[in-house]
Amino acid sequence: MTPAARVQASIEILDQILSGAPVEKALTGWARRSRFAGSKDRAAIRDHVFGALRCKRSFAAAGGVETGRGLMIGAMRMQEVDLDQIFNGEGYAPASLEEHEQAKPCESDAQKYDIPEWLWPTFQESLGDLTLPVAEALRARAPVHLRVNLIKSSVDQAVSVLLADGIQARPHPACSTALEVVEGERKISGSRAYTDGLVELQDAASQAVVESLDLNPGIRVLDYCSGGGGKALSLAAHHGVDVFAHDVNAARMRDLPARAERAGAQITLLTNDEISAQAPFDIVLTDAPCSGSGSWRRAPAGKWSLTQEGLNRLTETQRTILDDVAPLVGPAGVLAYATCSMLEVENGAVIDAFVAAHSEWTETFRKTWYVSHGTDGFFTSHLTR
Ligand SMILES: C[S@@+](CC[C@H](N)C(=O)[O-])C[C@H]1O[C@@H](n2cnc3c(N)ncnc32)[C@H](O)[C@@H]1O
Repeated sequence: MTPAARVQASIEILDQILSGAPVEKALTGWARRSRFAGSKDRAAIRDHVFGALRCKRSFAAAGGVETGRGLMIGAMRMQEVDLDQIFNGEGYAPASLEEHEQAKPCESDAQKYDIPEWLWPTFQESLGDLTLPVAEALRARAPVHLRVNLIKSSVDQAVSVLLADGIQARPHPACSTALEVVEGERKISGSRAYTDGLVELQDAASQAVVESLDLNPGIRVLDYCSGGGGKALSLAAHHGVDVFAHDVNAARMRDLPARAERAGAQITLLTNDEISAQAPFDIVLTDAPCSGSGSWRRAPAGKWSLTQEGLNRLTETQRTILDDVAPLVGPAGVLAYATCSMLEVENGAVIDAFVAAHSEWTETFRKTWYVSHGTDGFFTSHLTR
C-alpha cells in the first residue's frame, strides 16, 4: 500500500470508531476485509489510528472537522507532511483537499492538549505543575516495557537473549526488573525470551507498584482485582511468596494459568466463594478498576469515553472494594491499594475517605507515577492497622 492508501484506510477505520465501533473491532474488521494489506501496512494504519485517537481534539481543530478525514488532515498538517502528496485522489489516495478544509484555532487549553473539556479542571487540580507535561505525554505513543521474570532469568541474561533476537532493551530506573525496549519491539511476541517466559510485557510503574511491597518468603498475598494477572505474575516471581488471584469477573483470569505456566510461577485462582476460607492474608493488593488515565496512551479511546457520571461510579466502586477487602487482611498485614490513574479523586481522596471512616487503619506509604516521567501513570498506597 502507498502511504496515501494507508491514510485512506485509517480515515475509514476512524469514521467507524467515531460512530461508536470499538477500536480493536474496527481495526481487525478492516484487516479481514483487506487481505492485500501486509503486516507493515497494518502496523502503519494502527499507528495512524491510535495517533489520531490520542490527539483527537487538536487534530480535529487542525483538520477543521472531527471526522476520520478531518483527523487525518489535522495529523498530516501537524506533522508538516506535504498534503498534496497524500490528498490527491490518485489510485487509493484520499480525495484532494477542498477550499473549506482549513485549520481552526484551538478554543481552549483542554482542546490544545487533548483532554475532555469537562475533565480539564479535575485534571489540573490533580496534576498541578505537571498538568501540561502529563497532557503532552498522553498525546504520544507509550514506550514498550518488559518485566524480567526472576524465576527464569537475571536482567543481564534477559537483555542478551533479547538481543540475540534483534531486540535492544535497557534497564528502566522505575523498577529493578524493568526493561525499556529501544529497538525491535514488533519482534517481542515471537522472541525466545518471551516464548520461554524470561520476560513479560508490563509497564515499569505497574512493576514498581509490586516492588513497593515487602514481599518476604513465606507470606501469603491476595491479588483481589487480578484481571489478566499482570501484578499476580509479578508477585509470584518473588521467591517463597504464596500468591492467590481473584477477580469479580472470573473470565478475565482465563489466560492466567497459561501465563503462569510459561513463567514457571505458582498462582492459586480463587472464586468469590473461596476467598473467606483462605483469609487472612499478609498482603491484599487491590488494583482497582479506574478511569485508566495513566494508560490512555495505550488505550486512547478511554480518554473520550469517560464521563463525570462514569468517574463518580468508579470512585464509588473503589471505596466499596476497599471496605470489602479490609477484613481479609491479617492483624499485622498490609492493605495495598493501586490504580492506573493520576486523578486525585480515584487515588488520595479514596484513601483519605477510607482512613477517615476506619480510624484503625493508618497509611504508611503513598506514591504516584506520572506519564511525563516515562512510565504509565500509577498510584499506590499501603495501609496497616
Ligand atoms: C485495573 S484491572 C486489574 C489489572 C490487573 N491487576 C493487572 O495488573 O493486569 C481491575 C480489575 O478489577 C476487577 N474488578 C472490578 N470490580 C471488582 C470487584 N468488586 N471485586 C474484584 N474485582 C473487581 C475488574 O474485573 C478488572 O479485571
